[in-house]
Amino acid sequence: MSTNSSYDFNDVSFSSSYREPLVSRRLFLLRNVQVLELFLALFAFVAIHSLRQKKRHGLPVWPFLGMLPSLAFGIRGNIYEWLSEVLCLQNGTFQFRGPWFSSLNSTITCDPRNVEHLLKNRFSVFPKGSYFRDNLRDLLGDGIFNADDETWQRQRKTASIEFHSAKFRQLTTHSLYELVHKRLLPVLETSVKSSCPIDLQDVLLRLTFDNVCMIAFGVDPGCLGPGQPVIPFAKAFEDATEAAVLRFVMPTCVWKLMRYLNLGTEKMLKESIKGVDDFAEEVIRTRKKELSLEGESTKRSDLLTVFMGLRDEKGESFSDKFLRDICVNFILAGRDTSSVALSWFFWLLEKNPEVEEKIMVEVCNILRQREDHGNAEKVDYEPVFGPEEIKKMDYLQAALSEALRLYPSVPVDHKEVQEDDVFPDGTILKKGEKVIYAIYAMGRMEAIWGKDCREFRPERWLRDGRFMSESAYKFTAFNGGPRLCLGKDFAYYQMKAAAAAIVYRYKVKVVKGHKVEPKLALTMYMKHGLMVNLINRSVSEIDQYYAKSIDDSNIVSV
Ligand code: HEM
Repeated sequence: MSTNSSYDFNDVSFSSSYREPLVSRRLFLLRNVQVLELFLALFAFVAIHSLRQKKRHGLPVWPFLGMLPSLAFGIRGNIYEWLSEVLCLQNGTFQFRGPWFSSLNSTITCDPRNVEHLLKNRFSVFPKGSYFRDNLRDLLGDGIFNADDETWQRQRKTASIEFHSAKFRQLTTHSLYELVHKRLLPVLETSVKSSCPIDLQDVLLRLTFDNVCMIAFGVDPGCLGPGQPVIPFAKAFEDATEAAVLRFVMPTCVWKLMRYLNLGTEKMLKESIKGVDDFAEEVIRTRKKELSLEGESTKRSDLLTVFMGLRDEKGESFSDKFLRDICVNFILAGRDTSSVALSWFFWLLEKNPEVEEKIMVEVCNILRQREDHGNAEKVDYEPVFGPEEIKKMDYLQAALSEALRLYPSVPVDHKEVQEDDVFPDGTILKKGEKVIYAIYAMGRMEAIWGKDCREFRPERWLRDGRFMSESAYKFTAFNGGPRLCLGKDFAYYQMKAAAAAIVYRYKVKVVKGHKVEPKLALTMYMKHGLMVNLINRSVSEIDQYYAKSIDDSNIVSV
């Protein structure tokens, strides 16, 4: 490269008035070239250094931005698969470093030892925390899902007694019978008759929303019905959750400012919460009136009625606001989880026809055990399964658990570190940090499930033909420890009742070319729904399954 001095001094043909700007222009150009070289060298150094960190930290760590560029890349595709890959390479745990101005630093794990430590052994060190609570307070208030310590414990204890009571079982059995046989099946039959595809995920979401409202409020909003009506309360609830979740991807000061100014998603949140509150208020008012007329003799066993009959530690009844919080939280917890799991189950079933066949044989076998169905001539083509029959469906339960293992309704969950701690794998955790347990990734770890971990194989849940549950720290779809999902048994009952009723009557065929992929949300929805065609099973087909169930039981008894 020529130097500035030789070039300038030899350039004598121009007058001095011309020479000066030219010299300074060239000087400027050359200085720029040097700055550019310097910049490139610096960039190369930073890039090599950042990429080298990948080996140690699992992802490149960029100055200022931390691991954000990799996360942005991961979000473009299937974020859960991307996360599983990173966790697999890092032996189950890695520490995410966010941009310096954000609060994204967190430890992410799918190691069952760490998950057990987090959810059970050191439960009190890992609460939901203030970050989660602040983000969801406007919608969830002090309800069970959003509470820690005393407030959580009190609701948990009462709701747990209620969920295990005979009265509650009666309520759920009755409400499910009404919903499945008087609403779900007629809606599906309309689709069959019109030969029109139907979004099965949407239908199932409506089913579980109505069902959980019956349990929480003792009221049926009527979402599932002909023409898939828009119900203002359901719409307000959906809008409120979507808008509230957006707070998790915004810096806290931004959403707080938006809330103060009543702008954008915060405006929508405020309006939709009002829709939820108006509905809750009306139900609470009506129930109070009803109870004052009926006195103690009410036959109702929904959560609202149960909590209305209780007193707090000062002997006073709960405020309307607290009653509202309790109900809204249960609706949130139980609204979409089962329907989303069922959607993935039906999608997997089509890909695994041998599993579908085994479910049909199991169901026929159970029906044959009815006193009046001892032979194939008395086949019931429109059965209503009783609670005892649903309980006996072990293979179906295994298939649903396998769907939840691969597509958990809550794909990742989160806790806050209350005091410095160390995970069993040696990872150091600092107070205030977030810990994320990657439930989706846990289902895809060879170290946990073996080489066939990505296969849909219900048999892995069976011992001698009976369903055997797994450790909650290996299969974390329902959480574990003191905060194990309260609705787990009910959810299995609900999913089995709906799945058996559908599988027995229809073949579910996903519309050709319909794209199925997870949506980035707190719950693992299918992003584009599940468009399916339903095909009625013929009488002869059902007869064949009955015959097969006789053959199979003969083989077992021999
Ligand atoms: C397939 C269906 C379901 C799955 C996969 C599931 C999963 C979960 C998970 C992962 C949690 C922990 C969430 C957290 O603390 O961040 C949870 C909590 C909870 N679930 Fe479920 N759930 C299901 C169905 C239901 C149903 C139908 C109900 C109620 C009717 C319900 C009621 C609850 C409640 C009340 C909690 C909070 C427990 C606590 O914090 O003590 N769940 N569930």
